[in-house]
Amino acid sequence: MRSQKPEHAVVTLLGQCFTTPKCQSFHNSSRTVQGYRTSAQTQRQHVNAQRRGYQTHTEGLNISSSTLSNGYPSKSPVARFQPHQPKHAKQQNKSSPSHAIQNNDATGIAVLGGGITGLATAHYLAKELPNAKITIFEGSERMGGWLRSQRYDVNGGKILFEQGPRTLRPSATASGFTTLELIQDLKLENQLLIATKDSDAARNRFIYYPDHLVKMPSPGKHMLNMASIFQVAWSLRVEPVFQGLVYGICTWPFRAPRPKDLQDESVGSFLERNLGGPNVGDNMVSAVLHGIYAGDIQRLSIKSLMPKIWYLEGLPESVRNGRVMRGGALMEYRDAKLHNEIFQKIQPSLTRFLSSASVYTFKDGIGTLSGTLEKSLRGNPNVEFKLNSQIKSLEYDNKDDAVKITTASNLPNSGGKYKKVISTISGRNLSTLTSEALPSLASIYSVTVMVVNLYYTNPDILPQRGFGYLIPRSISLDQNPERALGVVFDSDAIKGQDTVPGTKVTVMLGGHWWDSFDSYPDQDEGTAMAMAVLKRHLGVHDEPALVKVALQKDCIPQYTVGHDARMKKAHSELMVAFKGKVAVAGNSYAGVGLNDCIKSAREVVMGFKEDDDLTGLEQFTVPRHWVDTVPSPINS
Ligand SMILES: C=Cc1c2[nH]c(c1C)Cc1[nH]c(c(CCC(=O)O)c1C)Cc1[nH]c(c(C)c1CCC(=O)O)Cc1[nH]c(c(C)c1C=C)C2
Repeated sequence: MRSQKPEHAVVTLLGQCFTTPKCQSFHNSSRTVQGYRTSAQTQRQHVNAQRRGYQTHTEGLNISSSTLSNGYPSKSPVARFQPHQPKHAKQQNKSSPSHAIQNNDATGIAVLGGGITGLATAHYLAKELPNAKITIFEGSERMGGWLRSQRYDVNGGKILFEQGPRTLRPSATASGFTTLELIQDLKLENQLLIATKDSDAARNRFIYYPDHLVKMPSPGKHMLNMASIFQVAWSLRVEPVFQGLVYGICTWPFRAPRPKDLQDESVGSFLERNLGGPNVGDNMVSAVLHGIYAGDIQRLSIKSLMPKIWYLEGLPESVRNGRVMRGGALMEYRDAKLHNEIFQKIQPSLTRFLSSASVYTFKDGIGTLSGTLEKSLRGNPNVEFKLNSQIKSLEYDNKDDAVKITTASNLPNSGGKYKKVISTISGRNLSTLTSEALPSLASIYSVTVMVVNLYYTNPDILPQRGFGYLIPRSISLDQNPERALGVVFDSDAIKGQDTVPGTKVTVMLGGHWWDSFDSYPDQDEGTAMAMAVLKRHLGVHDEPALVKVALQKDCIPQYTVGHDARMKKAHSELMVAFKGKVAVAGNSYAGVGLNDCIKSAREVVMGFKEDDDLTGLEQFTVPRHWVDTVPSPINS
C-alpha cells in the first residue's frame, strides 16, 4: 500500500504554485483510491448538516478504479464515489412539494449579471426548469463579463489577446468536472486546446527575484532523474529566493501548536508562524497569490484560501499523523458528492484527452465559453436578455413573496417583480442595491488589475521559455516601480491560437498595490509601464507591433481574514432582507476561479430546485465537513 507523504503546509502551498485556489486534484502520481471515510471528529457536524437538510453520511463512500496523475481515470469504469446515505437524511432532503419550485410553476426568475456565472446560472435554470421564464439583467452593452478574447489583424495574420482569465485547470475536483459537464452540454469538445504537462509552459514557471528569473521546482516525471534532483537541490541552496524554506520545513514539527482561540489569520502570518520567519511568504507565496488573487498575503485569509491546510493544522497531532499515515487526500464532503455525481456523466474520451493537460482553453480563446452559452440561451424563447440594464434597487415584496427590481431606465417593464433573483454580480455591488441591509457583502472589496497585451513580430525576444513569471511582494520599488504582479509568456503558454509567428506577452499591473488609488494609469501610461517592466526584467528592447491595455476595475474579490465568518453573517442578512428569495453565486464567495464560478452557478440552481428559499451561502453556515480518500487495497 502506498502511503502519502505528510501534507506540510508549505509544500502544499507551493504545490498550488500557479494553480487554482483550493485545487484538490489528486496530484499524487498514479495513486489509487478506493474509498472515502469521514473522520470521527466530523460526525457531530453531520448531524448539524442533516438538520439543515444537507446530504451527509458517516461512512462508506467508495471510489473505484485507478486514477491518472491528475486524478482522471485511466480506464472505464470511471472512478466514482458511492455515498451511503442514512435514511433520515434522504427524507430530510425531500423538500415539501408546496415549497419546491416545480417545472410547471416556475416563472419569473431574474439573473443579475451576464458574466460567466450569470450565463451559466441561466443555462442550468433552462436545463433544470425548462418552463421557467428567465431574465438576465446585464449593466453593460455586452455579455461575458471578465472573459474577453479579442482577435486582431497583424502582419498578414491574426492573433488572439486575452484581457481577463485565459485558461482553465483540468483538476479532478468537483469544480473541474462541473466545467467539463458544461463543455459537454455546449458540445465544445472539439474546440479545446491544451498545454500539455510536459510543455515548457507547464514545466518552466518562474519567480522574479532580483535580478533574474528563478525557476520553481515543478512536480512531474522529469523530476525523477538525478540531474533534475541535483538541479533543484542546487537551486534551493544558492538562490536567495528560497532562503528559509528548507530550515522552515525541517523545524516545522517543533513549532508551537495553533493558539486555541485563533479563528482565522492571514496567509502571511500563518506561514510566519509555521516556518519561523517571513521569507517564504514574502519571497515565494506572495508571488503565487499575485498570480491568482493579485492580492496581499498579509490580508488574504488562510482559512478561506486554503481550508484544507487550516483544517489539518487544527487537528490534534496524533489524529493528523494518523491521517497522514493512512494516506489519501482530503476533500470536502459536498465536493466529493458533487464530483461523484458529475464524474459519471463525463465522456471517458474527454477525461483521457485532458489527463495530459496542465491547463486548457479553446481555439478562439476562453471567451468561447461565454459566447457559446449566450448563443445557446438566445435560442431559448424562455430566456430574455436585458443589456444596458443598470439595476437601481432590490426590494422584498411581502404581499407577493417576490422581489421587486427597479432599474435606472425610465422605460416601462425595464424592471419588474420576480419570484426568485439569483445575483451573480459582486457581493459589494449587490449590497448597494439595498438600503444597507447587507453590510457583510459590502465588506468584500476587490482589486483592480491593468492587463497589457503586447505582440512582437520577433519570435525570439524572451530569455526563457515557459509560463512566465510572478513578482513577489519583497521586490523593492526600484526593481518594480510600476508595481507589476507578473508577466505571462502567452506565445509559450498556449499554442495554436494565432496564425502568424511572433512573441505574445501579457504584463499584469496593480492589484492590491493600487488599493488606495482613486485614479489609474491611462492607456499610454500602461503601455509605457509594461514596456519598462519587460526591459528591466527581461532585457526586451524591441518595439511591439501591437499593444492593448485593459483596466479591469474591481475584477478579483479578496477573501480577507474573517471572510468565512462574514459570509455566514451575509447568509442571515440575505434571509432577513429577502426571505430567501435572493440567492448569490459567483467569484465573491467561495472561489475566484472560472471552475469555481461555474460550480457555484450549478449549485445554486440545484439547491433552488430542491427548495426555493435559499441564499447560496448555506455552505458557510455549517462547519466544513471533510472526507478522506483511502488507498485501495485492491490496486495497491
Ligand atoms: C486579470 C488577471 C487575473 C489574475 N488572476 C486571475 C485573473 C483573472 C484569476 C486567476 N489566475 C489564476 C487562477 C487560478 C487558476 C484557475 O482557477 O484558473 C485564478 C483564479 C492562475 C493564473 N494566473 C495567470 C495565469 C496565466 C493563470 C492560469 C494558468 C496557469 O496556472 O498556468 C497569470 C496571472 N494572473 C494574474 C497575474 C498577476 C498573473 C501573472 C502572471 C492576476
